[in-house]
Amino acid sequence: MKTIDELLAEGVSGKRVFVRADLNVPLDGTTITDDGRIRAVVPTVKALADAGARVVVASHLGRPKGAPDPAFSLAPAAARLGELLGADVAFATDTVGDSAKATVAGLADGRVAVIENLRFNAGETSKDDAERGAFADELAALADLYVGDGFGAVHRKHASVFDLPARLPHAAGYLIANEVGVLKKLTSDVQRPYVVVLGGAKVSDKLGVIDHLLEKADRILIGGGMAYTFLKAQGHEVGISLLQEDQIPAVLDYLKRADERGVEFVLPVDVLVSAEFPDLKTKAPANPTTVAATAIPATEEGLDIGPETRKLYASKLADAATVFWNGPMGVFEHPDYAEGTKAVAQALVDSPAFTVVGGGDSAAAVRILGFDENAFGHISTGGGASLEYLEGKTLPGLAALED
Ligand SMILES: Nc1ncnc2c1ncn2[C@@H]1O[C@H](COP(=O)(O)OP(=O)(O)O)[C@@H](O)[C@H]1O
Ligand SMILES: O=C(OP(=O)(O)O)[C@H](O)COP(=O)(O)O
Repeated sequence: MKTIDELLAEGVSGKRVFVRADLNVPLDGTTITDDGRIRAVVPTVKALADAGARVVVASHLGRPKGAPDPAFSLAPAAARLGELLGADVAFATDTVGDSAKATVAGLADGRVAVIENLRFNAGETSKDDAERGAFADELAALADLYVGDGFGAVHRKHASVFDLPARLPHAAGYLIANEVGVLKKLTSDVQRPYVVVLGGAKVSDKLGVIDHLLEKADRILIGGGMAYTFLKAQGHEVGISLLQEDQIPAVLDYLKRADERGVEFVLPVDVLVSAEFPDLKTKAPANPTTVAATAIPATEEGLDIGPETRKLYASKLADAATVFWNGPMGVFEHPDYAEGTKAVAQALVDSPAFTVVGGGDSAAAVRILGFDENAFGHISTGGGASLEYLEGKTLPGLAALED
């Protein structure tokens, strides 16, 4: 994989360099609640700009449906990037249209622009190679060189991640090099006990990784929205909690294999439930009730692990030598559902283990909840990406940078 330093040594002055970043930051309206992913790409953008490149930064944000949607605009992220760089950052109000073309054409050497959300275009995420390729052609027209630095999205076979680097001379940015360097340590001589904590909301995306973790981990703790498919598979009522019904046979197989292989599988024993999802804007009191995980009322949903589970999970993390954690334990964005995530973060801070926290929201959670980033071994900008990397899968966004 060519490094950005090699690219810089070849000379980038006056060249248009497309930087595929992951600026998929949590937003409250247009306010960025955690800018970790923007800070993470600054070294790459700054190095290119300082070397006289005309830097075109691109990213997705959220999951818009292939058409412009103001709720998912990258404008706040572009403004924040400008603040972090201490320089004006131009913003194109479309991705490959007139605004993008004019903005890039107007860039002086050493200046930076951000183009609008890549996922406002159906071609970005299309499963059809030709449709993705056509969009990649339009993106390629905006640049002379490509730098991949959106680690959080390298597991996506998307136009800007996979197809575009095939069309331009390319290199890996500093963030990708750093992430891969650290995660590599967890694929070879991992210190045991190796405990993996999984939670969050992208349940269908991430359940499959357990298949692989059963071969690697000594103990797996399940929380967040991930827990309810397991509880349902065990025959319990989960009310209106997040549920991946079609995965129940797979989940039963995981539980059986964990038993056979001596992998300890730990599920919540109690949860906080409510009939309503909390208001994350007003943060009005949610007044949840605590129930046994086996006794969730039919009209309520589980939104955090309960106090007994917090203690249980802390004890299951206390003797770990290595911990990988992806996915908040509850809807931590609301204070009434943040205690589970706080308890797991605190257990990692208290542990002498090598601890890795991965995922846009997980990383944001530890910072928003007031933990010191330096108290963790590594905070990865990618959740799904790091899980798939640990699985040993070929990641489209890394493979595309290799040849
Ligand atoms: N029980 C739950 N029900 C619904 N959403 C949940 C639950 N627990 C956690 N979440 C949500 O999961 C989201 C993060 O999930 P995910 O994107 O998978 O994590 P990451 O970005 O760290 O990889 C958070 O916004 C949080 O509110
Ligand atoms: O937030 C992300 O992934 P993560 O939640 O697994 O960390 C990445 O920006 C990828 O986003 P996607 O899961 O919508 O493709």
